[in-house]
This record gives sequence, C-alpha cells and structure tokens, in this order.
Amino acid sequence: MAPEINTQLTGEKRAYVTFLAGNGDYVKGVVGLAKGLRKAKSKYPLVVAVLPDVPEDHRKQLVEQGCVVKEIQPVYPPENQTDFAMAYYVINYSKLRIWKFVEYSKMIYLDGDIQVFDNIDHLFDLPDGQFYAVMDCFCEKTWSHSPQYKIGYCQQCPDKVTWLEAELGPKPPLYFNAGMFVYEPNLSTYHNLLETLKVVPPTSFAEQDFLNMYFKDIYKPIPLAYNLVLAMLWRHPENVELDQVKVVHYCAAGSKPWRFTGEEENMEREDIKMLVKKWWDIYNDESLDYKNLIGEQGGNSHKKQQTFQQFLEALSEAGVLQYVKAPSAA
Ligand SMILES: O=c1ccn([C@@H]2O[C@H](COP(=O)(O)OP(=O)(O)O)[C@@H](O)[C@H]2O)c(=O)[nH]1
Ligand SMILES: OC[C@H]1O[C@H](O[C@@H]2[C@@H](O)[C@H](O)[C@@H](O)[C@H](O)[C@@H]2O)[C@H](O)[C@@H](O)[C@H]1O
Ligand SMILES: [Mn+2]
Repeated sequence: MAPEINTQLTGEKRAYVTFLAGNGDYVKGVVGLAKGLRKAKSKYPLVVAVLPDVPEDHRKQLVEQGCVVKEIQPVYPPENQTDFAMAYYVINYSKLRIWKFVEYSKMIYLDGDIQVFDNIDHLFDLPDGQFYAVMDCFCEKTWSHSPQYKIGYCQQCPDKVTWLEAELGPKPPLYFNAGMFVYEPNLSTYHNLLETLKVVPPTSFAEQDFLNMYFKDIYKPIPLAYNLVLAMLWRHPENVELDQVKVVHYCAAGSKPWRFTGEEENMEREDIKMLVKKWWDIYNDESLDYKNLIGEQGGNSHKKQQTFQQFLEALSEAGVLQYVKAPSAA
C-alpha cells in the first residue's frame, strides 16, 4: 500500500512504537514486527526509538521497512546494587523516552520481541487518560525473589493461594507486563517520570516495576489476547484461548524466534514451535517487505502521493495543519 500520511485533520496522530538497543539481533524482531503490522493491515506507522549504539545498517533496514526511526538517549536508573532479573534490563529504562514523542496524541508500545497477528488498531480508540496493558504472571523463576512467588500467589489465579494480608501486608495492585501498552505521550509526564526515577530505588524488573508503580492509579487491564506472555501457556492454560490471541510476546527464556533452538525448558512444546513458525513465516514473507508493497502501487500513485505530501507540507508550514509524514503500517 502507498505510504499514507498519518494525518487526521482532528490533529489526532497515532503510531505504534518500539524500542531498539545494541547492535545485536533484536533488529530482526523489529523488522518482523514492522512486517506483522503490515500484514495485519494496521493503518498507523511504526516508530522505532533507537539508542545511539544501533548501527547505521540496522537503521537503514528499518527505514527500508517503512519505519520512522527516532534516536533517543539512554536513561539510567540511580546508582544501585540491584540484582535485575536479567542484567540487560538496565537498558530498558530508556523506554521512558517514548513519552516525549508528543507529535503523536496516542501510541501503542510494543517490545521488539512481540508479533501482532491480527489488527489491533481499535485499541487507539480506548478512552484517553488511562494506561492500558495486559496483566503479567508471577509464576516463572524470574519472579523467585518476590513474596508472590514464594507463597505461590499469582494474579492470574487469585483464588488458588490466599494472600495473607496479616503476614504480607496489602495484596499487590494489579501488575502489567510492560512489553505492550497503550499510552498518551505527554511532556509533563515525561519530565515527571525522569524526575521520579531519580528517587526510586531500582528493582528486579527495572522499568516494568517502575511503570507499574507510576501508573498504578490509572492502569486498566486489557484482555490477554493483546499480549500473550508465553509462560501463560504452561502456567495458566485455563486463561488462554490461543485461537483468539492477537499479539504474542516471545519473552519466555529461549523463545525469541530469531535465536530459537528449542532446547530450553518448555520450548519443545508444539504450541511454542507453531508460534515460532508463525513468526518466521511473516519475517520471511518478501511480499510484506515495504519496498514490494510500494512497487505494487506503481510509480504514478507514488507520484500523486508526493504531490499530496508537498501540499500538506505547505499547509503545515502555514500552521494550518500538523501532520507527520510517515509510511502507513510501518
Ligand atoms: O539487547 C536488547 C535488549 C532489549 N531490547 C529491547 O528491549 C525490549 C525489552 O527486552 P526483552 O523483550 O528482551 O525483555 P523480556 O520481555 O523478554 O523480559 C526488547 O523487546 C527490545 O525491544 C533491545 O532492543 N536490545
Ligand atoms: O525490563 C523488564 C522486562 O520485564 C518484562 O519481561 C519479563 C516479565 O514479563 C516477567 O513477568 C516474565 O516472567 C519474564 O519472563 C519477562 O522477561 C517485559 O516483558 C519487558 O518488556 C521488560 O519490561
Ligand atoms: Mn519482551
């Protein structure tokens, strides 16, 4: 499809956004995500917030896949001795920079290890003023540091083990997985996030814990179909309707499709192997490459689009209209 101007005359600009750090293989995840959003016929672009260490050729790949690449500076937590659940989680605080993308009124954040298999554009129409995300699960070993894990309590099955308020204090508020969320960029929120971060001691799940603390009063759970944390398949199968799942989050140890070996625990499961194949089918589908879709439209509509873009630029310069020149659906 031709690159659409992501313009709504109401000034409501929307986009998906992901985060890329390092010169490693996560870029494959982001390319896969860009192609998955295109296959799901999303009408919004994919913005990629890249750290300075993302090499030029990775950035070029993303632009060639129709992504809007925006460089951000890292965000570090205060000096700490925290034993993060994964040592590399410390770079995930940089995700906080996406709150300053105020040229967009609403964004959906997706980790680079997420794939969108069905259109979820309707989530942009959720009421403003809330923070939407899917509830996480506390049953994996990555949670072994937590009181929840120690007593076998999980919000996914709150009646299985009673939370003993007398012993443990108040039950923890609902907790979301920070691999996917619907939010509104806002400069004062952005500055307040960074100021608050300076005085909050870091904890195991880094920015995920921080975001849960920060947004706990406006957090609204959305169905698991919008962010299937793979561990749910073996921890809470009764909560999963796999054929209804729209978004899959390859966060379980050993499940990243681009480095999948099938050797880690649970990776021999047929549903995991099916989901990894589904990811590869999109990644390898050349018909989903941005350049091939533009080619299909033929040059003339591309020419028309360029003229239209010049027209919009003129309106924008005149201050009549704000628009973001962006390809559609990444
Ligand atoms: O080396 C890295 C590690 C992480 N990420 C980004 O940070 C996100 C969060 O990390 P990850 O998904 O590995 O955490 P998990 O969801 O597996 O706990 C990734 O999806 C990527 O978007 C990245 O770009 N490079
Ligand atoms: O930096 C902390 C990360 O914490 C989260 O991942 C965790 C969490 O989901 C645990 O509940 C699982 O047990 C674990 O496997 C998984 O990696 C987010 O997915 C990621 O985006 C990022 O915020
Ligand atoms: Mn992830």
